[in-house]
This record gives sequence, C-alpha cells and structure tokens, in this order.
Amino acid sequence: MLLHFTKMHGLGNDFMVIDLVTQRARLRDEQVRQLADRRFGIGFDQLLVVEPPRDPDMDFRYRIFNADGSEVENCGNGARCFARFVRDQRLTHKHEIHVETSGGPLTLLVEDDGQVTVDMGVPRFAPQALPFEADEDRLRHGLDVEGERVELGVVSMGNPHAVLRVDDVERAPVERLGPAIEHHPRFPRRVNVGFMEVVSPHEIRLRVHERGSGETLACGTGACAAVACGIRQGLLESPVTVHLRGGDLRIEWPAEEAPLRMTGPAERVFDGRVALA
Ligand SMILES: N[C@@H](CCC[C@H](N)C(=O)O)C(=O)O
Repeated sequence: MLLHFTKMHGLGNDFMVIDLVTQRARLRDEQVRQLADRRFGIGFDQLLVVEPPRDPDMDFRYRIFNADGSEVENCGNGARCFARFVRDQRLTHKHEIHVETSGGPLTLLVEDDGQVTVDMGVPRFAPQALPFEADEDRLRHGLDVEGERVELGVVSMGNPHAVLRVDDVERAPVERLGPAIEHHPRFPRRVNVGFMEVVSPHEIRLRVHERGSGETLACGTGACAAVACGIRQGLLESPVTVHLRGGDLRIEWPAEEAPLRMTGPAERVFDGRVALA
C-alpha cells in the first residue's frame, strides 16, 4: 500500500509525520527502522503518528517512535511539528490543541508568528519517575560509567532524561558517554543524556544524545530537562534561551509546581508517498 507522509523538522530534529486519521496503516518495529534509515529509507530521528483521540476531551492522540523502532512517551520538537501538521492538513482549525501521549496530556499553542508553544507539564525529579535506581531524590546523583564517576541530574519530562554539566559543550564526550549512560543498568528503560554548558543564568548551550536515535541537532524535552535541572540546582533562572546545534529554544519555568513552557519553530520540508513492504 502507498502511505502519504510529510517530512518536517524542529531545529534540525527531523520527523516523518503520518496522518492515521484519514489513512489506515499498522507499522511494525522493523518497518519503522527501515523507514528511519538515512540511506535505504526516508531518514528521520523520530516517526510521529497522528491518530484520533481515545479520550473525548482530547483533539488527537500523538504517538512517537524513535529511529530504532521503540515507542516513547514524549517529544518536544515533535509536538511543535505535530501542531503545525494538523493545522496545515486541515485536521483542525484550533490554535490551542490538546493531545494525548503515552506520557500524559500536552497542550500545544500555535502563535500568530507560526512559532509553537508547548505546555510540557511539570518536571518529575523522583528517581522512580524515570525510572533510575537510587535510594533517594537528590539534586545530583553520582554514576560510575566508562571507568569514571560523573554527576548528573535526573528528571522525567514524560520521558527520562539525565543532565550533566560540562565546561565546554563542543568538547563534551557526547559520543563516548552518551550511549554508555543511555544503556547504564541503573536506567532500566534507558535514558536521554544532555550535556549542558551554563553561559549565564538565562542562557545555556546543550547537546543531547537521544535514547533510540543517537545525538540529534536539537531535543525539546532535553532542553526542558536541562533547564529544570539547572533551575533546581540554582544555576539558572527562568526564562532560559537554550542554544542547540540546530537553533534556539526559549524555555520558561515560572514556579516549582508550574508546567514548563517551550517555544520554538516547526518546519515542513516536503510531502511524499512510500510503499510499505
Ligand atoms: N527529539 C525529542 C525526544 C524524542 C524521544 C526520545 N528520544 C526518547 O527516547 O525519550 C524531543 O524533541 O523531545
């Protein structure tokens, strides 16, 4: 069968987006991996699937698959592209869109200038929220990895994140420590790993090794995780501009029990059709 899709990106974190409101398809893990392949397939960091909601109070169900075929709870850059996609496809005319994800509900706001603001929910620092094996909730946890001891903050933004502070993000050991921490046995469901350089209380530089996709040019939930950990550790103050390799995100976290808000762009690249094997 031929499946219509749209290629999109949020700051270079790229997506294949499929509308399963007006089309029918069922994708197996190995098909996702094949489509994600940048030489033998279409190529993307994540596959985003738009489905009808199961909860009648929601507008859509938003499903996310990493390039390795694993289904995940949340994707911040994807959420902005999702909002732009459902409006471009005329699946909704709303500016405020409510979606259900496996990590909980999200609210997406399409601004007049085309940027999208996402209410990303309240960060959860308890180790069991990720999960992360630790005796207690701490600002920083020690972890033995690759023969060294690193200090990291842990937080769930619906999906699991570990955040390490580094002096210079360009020289950070992302390729070496990223995969090792992602697969560390103390993270039984694996983890996304952010390397954060604090420039000032309102500005950071960030690189993220993503669970199931490797290093990406930007990670929206990773940006929220870094800002949440940075504010909690007294290093940052809201709002924070996050410089990622693909561009900038603005993150606000006004108060401890308040949700984080992420604002940034969402771009459509091309539309296509693909035959499913
Ligand atoms: N690119 C994303 C996060 C995608 C999911 C992540 N790799 C995971 O496994 O949790 C973003 O922009 O947040």
